[in-house]
Amino acid sequence: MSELLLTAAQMRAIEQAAIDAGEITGLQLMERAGQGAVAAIEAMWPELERAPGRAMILCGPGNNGGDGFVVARVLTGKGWDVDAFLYGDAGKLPPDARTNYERWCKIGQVRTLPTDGLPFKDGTSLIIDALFGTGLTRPLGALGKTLRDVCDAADGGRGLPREDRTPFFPYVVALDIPSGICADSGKILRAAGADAAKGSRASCVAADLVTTFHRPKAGHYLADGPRHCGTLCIIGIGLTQTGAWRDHIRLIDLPVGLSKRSKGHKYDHGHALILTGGMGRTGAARLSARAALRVGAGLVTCAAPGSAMMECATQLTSIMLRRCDDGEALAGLLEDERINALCLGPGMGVSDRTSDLMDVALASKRRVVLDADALTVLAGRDDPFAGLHDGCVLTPHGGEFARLFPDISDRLNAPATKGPAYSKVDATRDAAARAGCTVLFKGPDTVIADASGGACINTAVYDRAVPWLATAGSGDVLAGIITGMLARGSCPINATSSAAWLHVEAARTFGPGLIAEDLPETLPQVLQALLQND
Ligand SMILES: NC(=O)C1=CN([C@@H]2O[C@H](COP(=O)(O)OP(=O)(O)OC[C@H]3O[C@@H](n4cnc5c(N)ncnc54)[C@H](O)[C@@H]3O)[C@@H](O)[C@H]2O)[C@@H](O)CC1
Ligand SMILES: Nc1ncnc2c1ncn2[C@@H]1O[C@H](COP(=O)(O)OP(=O)(O)O)[C@@H](O)[C@H]1O
Ligand SMILES: [K+]
Repeated sequence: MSELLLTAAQMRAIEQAAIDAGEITGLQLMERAGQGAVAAIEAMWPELERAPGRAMILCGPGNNGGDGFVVARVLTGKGWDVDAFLYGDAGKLPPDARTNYERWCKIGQVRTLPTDGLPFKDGTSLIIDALFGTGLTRPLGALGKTLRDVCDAADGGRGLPREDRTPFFPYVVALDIPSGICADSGKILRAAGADAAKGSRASCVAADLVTTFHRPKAGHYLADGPRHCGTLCIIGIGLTQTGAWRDHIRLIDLPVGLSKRSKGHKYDHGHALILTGGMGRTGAARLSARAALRVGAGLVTCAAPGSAMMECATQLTSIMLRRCDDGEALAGLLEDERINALCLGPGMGVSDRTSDLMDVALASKRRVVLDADALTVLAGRDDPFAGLHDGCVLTPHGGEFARLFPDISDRLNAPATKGPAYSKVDATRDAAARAGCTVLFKGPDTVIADASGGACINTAVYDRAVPWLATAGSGDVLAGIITGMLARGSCPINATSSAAWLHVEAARTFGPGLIAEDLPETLPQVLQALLQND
């Protein structure tokens, strides 16, 4: 199950299709966007509804600015004092924005937005950022000082975390997306050569609330997007279509393929084989194995070299153990055709043994998760992707991704100077196409893509933020959950996206203080909650 995320181009196409079909006009869409934004503001801060104050509305040269003029009119109707500013030339506003500009001009003044700072009036309790939305194509360098004032006003220039602010400082509400953030990539657009660290607060708006329209955009969940959005609120504006693009991006909001067949034998739920490293290095693989078993693989076996057999034997109970020194031994184990999913990498070491085992695992055409050291071994090969097939899953973090796909990583990490910018979704799709298999690119914005172009984001931001998941061994658990899901019969993209969701959900359920061992032990609680809601 999942929610669709849109790119700017997809949103424009949906809007245009609805207008062309005569279902709605652009003006109606804009009116609903502005009205919806005000309703969201009142729902978020009821004190503003009870005691209207002074609002600054910063309108830009496109339809985002048009939304801003609707908000100006609606707030005035509710008793607010509104100071409206326009960045750009009123004569060049697109038609619907122009209409709303003219409607506003019958009510109040419009001043040119200064670029050297905001002229605050006492008692301003709300700033509306309607400068740029999905149409942002260039950096906002020219607005630098004014943008900095918006950010500073929001927290009194003290850089306070949002929750520590006093009510004295105005709330900042961005319409659609904070201006300066690319709606497709979530990256802040910056002029070439701009200092990223120094420039960040002057290159885009940081908002307390973002009201986006129809569907969230990918940029609300990727890169710099989430930490500039505060709370994200999605407003229906009467569009019903979602489009039929093959390149849709999904936001994972529930796992699939979790119910067990009631009459099934344990072998009907798959047999996962987890390769371990040598003595003193088996903990990572044992974490993976425990996670594979907890997520419902019927059987899980650890395959360890002779040196590590005793260590594993003293630690494993429900997980079986086999000796596996080299590729030949693995080939022997794989004569058991019931073994249907393998995991290589966690704690294995960057070694010839890992390389041999990987060759045998890939040649078996079983479903294979390659994580950690296996990815490093792969990256060291002349042709890293030669033996991969569509049953494989690669699970790199940023460093591993850069070693495996250096050119793609460079492109992703290059400063974003124009929009739409190359995104983590683009990068993961390109990596999956090159590798010919499923790729999970880790982070708070984990992106999963397969070779056919399907892509989804597993988010760990907003109300799913789990910074405590960045703990040693948590990636090993994720590899194990994926392997368990593959053993149970899920296809690679479903296994990987469901596993990523369960991984974050287990971390949310456990809470701060989590260590990697807690993740598999929390999975039953997560699974039970899912079954109850079924
Ligand atoms: N697509 C839809 O269905 C709807 C869109 N609406 C609003 O319309 C917005 C999109 O409108 P637009 O496509 O007009 O785009 P924007 O309002 O984001 O602005 C784009 C305009 O600014 C220019 N521009 C881009 N970057 C610039 C920069 N750095 N400096 C100066 N000018 C720059 C562009 O050339 C273009 O003229 C959405 O974000 C949303 O707020 C809403 O009215 C509701 C419906
Ligand atoms: N800030 C964060 N919020 C949520 N999840 C995170 C964050 N940082 C990392 N993660 C997740 O934690 C896991 C870490 O995996 P990895 O980097 O392989 O670590 P390890 O090798 O220690 O297991 C990944 O699933 C990643 O997506
Ligand atoms: K905006």
